[in-house]
Amino acid sequence: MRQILITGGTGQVGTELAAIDWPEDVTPLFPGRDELNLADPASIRAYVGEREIAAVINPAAYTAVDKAETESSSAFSINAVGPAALADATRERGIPLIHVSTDYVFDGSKNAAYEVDDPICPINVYGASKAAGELAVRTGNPRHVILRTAWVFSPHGGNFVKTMLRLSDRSELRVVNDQKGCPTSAADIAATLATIALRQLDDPDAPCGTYHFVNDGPTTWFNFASEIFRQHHQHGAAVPVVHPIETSEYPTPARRPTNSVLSTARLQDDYGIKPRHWREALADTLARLRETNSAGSHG
Ligand SMILES: NC(=O)C1=CN([C@@H]2O[C@H](COP(=O)(O)OP(=O)(O)OC[C@H]3O[C@@H](n4cnc5c(N)ncnc54)[C@H](OP(=O)(O)O)[C@@H]3O)[C@@H](O)[C@H]2O)C=CC1
Ligand SMILES: Cc1cn([C@H]2C[C@H](O)[C@@H](COP(=O)(O)OP(=O)(O)O[C@H]3O[C@@H](C)C(=O)[C@@H](O)[C@H]3O)O2)c(=O)[nH]c1=O
Repeated sequence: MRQILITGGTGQVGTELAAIDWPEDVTPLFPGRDELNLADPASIRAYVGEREIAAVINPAAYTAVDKAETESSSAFSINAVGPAALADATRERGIPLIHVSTDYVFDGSKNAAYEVDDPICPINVYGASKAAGELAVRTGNPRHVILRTAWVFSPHGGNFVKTMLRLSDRSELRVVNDQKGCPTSAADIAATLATIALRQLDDPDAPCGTYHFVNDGPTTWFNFASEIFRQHHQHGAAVPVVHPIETSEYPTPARRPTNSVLSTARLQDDYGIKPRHWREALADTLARLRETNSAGSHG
């Protein structure tokens, strides 16, 4: 029996990792924050030290982008100090650490998709804390995979899709159309993390390093919102009119990159993973949300 420690089991990606059909000889462990707190390195050492663990997947993070601007110490302890302790604990045991990072490590000034080796230069506290986490993992355990992803949506937790649905009773909405990126399904990220983890378990020489995984089809938040409402309307819902605006018209505490489109070429080359289009993944997520709502209304 091989045990995989998975952090953040209550989050968007963690919930989808719990739904994976793991092979019979693999047991995923999902400690809660009370058992393994990323802000408390001693709890990480204790948890890993007391068990036979064959690999670690770390999707847990401080993800409140705007709040991070005023809570940088929490953001850094969860997103950088915790991953550093995980890197030490996994290196000491010679096991792989698969760590999740973000498109917000880039400053957004590139006029093309970001490749994995492009220089990072975060423009907000959350991005800086995730960049520090990447560095800690990269230097702390040579047997690491850092998987950057972006614009995550799922039926669980907080995300842009659920925000748009919550606001769908408005007659009009204004959404920024000058920030480009790649909406990505948490279920597809979880499937990718599972593929990587199982390869790492089976093969000590499996490829390591930094990778990007996002759903296919770069877009803007405005176009993403428009497609969410187009699909929602197809199922009979009334939806708002969405107006494209510029970032300057929607002030937020944290700056966000103008372009954070990620190239997945290296992941396709090394792991043979080819992402599907985000529109298809969105349709699955909206269908799952409808199922949950109708189960709730009949229950
Ligand atoms: N959301 C997004 O749009 C994007 C996310 N990412 C990255 O993907 C990963 C997964 O994101 P997502 O699933 O959306 O995250 P969520 O915000 O949905 O979940 C975060 C998880 O981390 C856990 N957590 C937070 N603080 C601690 C702590 N101190 N100790 C232990 N666990 C903690 C939370 O537990 P609890 O329930 O106790 O709070 C929760 O399970 C993260 O690394 C994030 O940086 C990358 C790009 C985009
Ligand atoms: C609700 C709303 C948001 N917006 C804009 C604000 C912002 O520029 C953009 C997205 O807003 P959100 O706050 O939902 O998303 P944000 O918190 O920026 O999402 C990020 O989360 C972290 C964790 C990541 O790692 C990133 O990849 C990214 O997914 O949409 C509007 O223009 N109109 C609106 O009505």
